[in-house]
Amino acid sequence: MQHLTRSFGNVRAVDDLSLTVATGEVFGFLGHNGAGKTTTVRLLNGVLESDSGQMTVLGLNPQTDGATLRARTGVLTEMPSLDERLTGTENLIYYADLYSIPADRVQQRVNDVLETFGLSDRGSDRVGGYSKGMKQRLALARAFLHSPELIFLDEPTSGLDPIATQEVHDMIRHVSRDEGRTVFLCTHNLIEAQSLCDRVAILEHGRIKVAGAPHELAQQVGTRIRYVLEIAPQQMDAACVALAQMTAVEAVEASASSLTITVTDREVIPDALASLVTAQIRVYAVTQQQVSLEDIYLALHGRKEADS
Ligand SMILES: Nc1ncnc2c1ncn2[C@@H]1O[C@H](COP(=O)(O)OP(=O)(O)OP(=O)(O)O)[C@@H](O)[C@H]1O
Repeated sequence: MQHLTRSFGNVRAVDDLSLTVATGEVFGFLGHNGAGKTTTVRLLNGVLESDSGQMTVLGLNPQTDGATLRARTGVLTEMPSLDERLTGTENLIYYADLYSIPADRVQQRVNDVLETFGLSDRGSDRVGGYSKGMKQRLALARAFLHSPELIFLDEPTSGLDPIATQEVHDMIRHVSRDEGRTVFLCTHNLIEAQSLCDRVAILEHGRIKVAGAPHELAQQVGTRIRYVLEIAPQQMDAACVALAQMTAVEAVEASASSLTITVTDREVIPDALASLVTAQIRVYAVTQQQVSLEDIYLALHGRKEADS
């Protein structure tokens, strides 16, 4: 995507979006309700026209090659409409026809996706009797039916219990790592994004605020970073005093055998260690605590409030 823009009336749903997603990666597209995620997915599948900007998806222009492109992409929408009066198998056969899967291959393909998504023994039951998790798995099976190279998943685990969620996560890892498919994952679930995504972009009012690997984003956002220092218990008080004198150290928390310090710049750490050594305090280990995507998301939000 290059400078992609799309408005609805006065609302700029997608605002000058530039982004590249690599083949085979799981890319997380994060953002608040109304941030522009669904609009982007619709643009990328050629079901909505952009106002300006360019996009290339699987080497095709979605605006002119939409039908060809959609035969190679799969989409799980937030509210997948399944026909509840039909069985799981019948729902899939119907879509196999829409996807123009050759008639002699339909049954095999339907059986394959039913098995992949753990529905083989329920394929002949009516969808109306499925649990929410089973419906979601059937919707996923449908999105994968025509073996798409690129799959868009909008909140794939919303409303699922922890076990069904885990199964969907395993499936996303499997199609990406083992089958080399590209996954474009729209989610509000930051823990999900952190565990699944190679890279993420955080969208706010149609604009990308930050993009990168989850572990790289902390640096970009200026999130506070915590380090745990292992120190001899009898020297804990002296260590606190030495660190409290450093203005670059924002907070110091002591426990029985470790100190946690909060900084915004990792360059503070060598100075902090130097002042501990000067105070003759013995440091046995320094470990950086992992910054979660949630920390980053909240830091972005905080920064926005501070800016306004
Ligand atoms: N067809 C439409 N007509 C008018 N406004 C629209 C239309 N589609 C989207 N919008 C507006 O564009 C903005 C972005 O909506 P979009 O659905 O892309 O957000 P989203 O990030 O997918 O939200 P959610 O997480 O709630 O699904 C919103 O302000 C929405 O009201």
